[in-house]
Amino acid sequence: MTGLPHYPGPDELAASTRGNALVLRGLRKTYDGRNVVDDIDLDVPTGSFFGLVGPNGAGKTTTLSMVTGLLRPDAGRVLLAGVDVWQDPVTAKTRMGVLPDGLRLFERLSGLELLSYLGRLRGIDPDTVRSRAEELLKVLDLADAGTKLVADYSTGMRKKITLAAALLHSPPVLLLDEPLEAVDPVSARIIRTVLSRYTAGGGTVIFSSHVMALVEDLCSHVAVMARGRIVASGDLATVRGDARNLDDAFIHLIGADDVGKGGLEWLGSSQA
Ligand SMILES: Nc1ncnc2c1ncn2[C@@H]1O[C@H](COP(=O)(O)OP(=O)(O)OP(=O)(O)O)[C@@H](O)[C@H]1O
Repeated sequence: MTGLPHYPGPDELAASTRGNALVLRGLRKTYDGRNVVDDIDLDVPTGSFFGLVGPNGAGKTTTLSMVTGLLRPDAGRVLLAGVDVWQDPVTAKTRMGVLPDGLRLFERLSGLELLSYLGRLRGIDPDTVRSRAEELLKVLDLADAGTKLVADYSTGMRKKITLAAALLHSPPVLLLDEPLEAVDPVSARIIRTVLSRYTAGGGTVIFSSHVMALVEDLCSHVAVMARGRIVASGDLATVRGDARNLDDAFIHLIGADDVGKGGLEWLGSSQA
């Protein structure tokens, strides 16, 4: 055991992509001499609803950014639907739909114009783009807002139009950074229903979240990330183990059982 990361050969990599929508090997990002993503390995089974969970600063967004081709890794491989994201980024991007952290949209377009534009950029013929866009707007309860400028959309509407853009080209893998954060319960229900339909149809959803109850409710598989490392991963029951729920398992896995205990003895006492 050398402590060095394991870099697989081509045969080993080809074998591990079978049955997996996403394979990470030795993935690393270093900032200021610190590995914020620390040589991680991860397998995401095809057709799974996969939750990536971890405390603030664990490295989830950095990992997803390297997976989606937005941030160049310092080491390691990313294979998405069998394609190396950093060796063949153009093909890889045809196979993924992305809802990134910090939504940057074309604000002066309406929802329908935005989808039409993105559909054309993806090379989909105009009639197909139009019919898919209208159907997505309807299912996501945005039909009435289709002609409204994106600049005037609420947070929930922005998430939904970005999800529509991610689904437009019918990719096999969806990568979503905090898709339900700051979204009202009605929009959240719609997004969840659409994502469940997508996985039921064979698609793979990979999403990051802090909300354990949501992950427990939606996901078939989960990976727990802490301090740049994957500390547990697998199907939900395996990661939960003997804990009462995923929340308890998570707190234990990240070593935070005693956080918030101790001190503050003065709080609530009647003495000044
Ligand atoms: N461009 C950057 N330069 C320096 N440090 C960075 C940069 N981007 C991220 N980091 C650091 O990398 C670590 C991981 O950040 P990241 O945003 O990936 O975590 P996260 O798990 O997504 O957190 P959160 O749940 O709060 O969104 C943090 O300590 C963060 O401060």
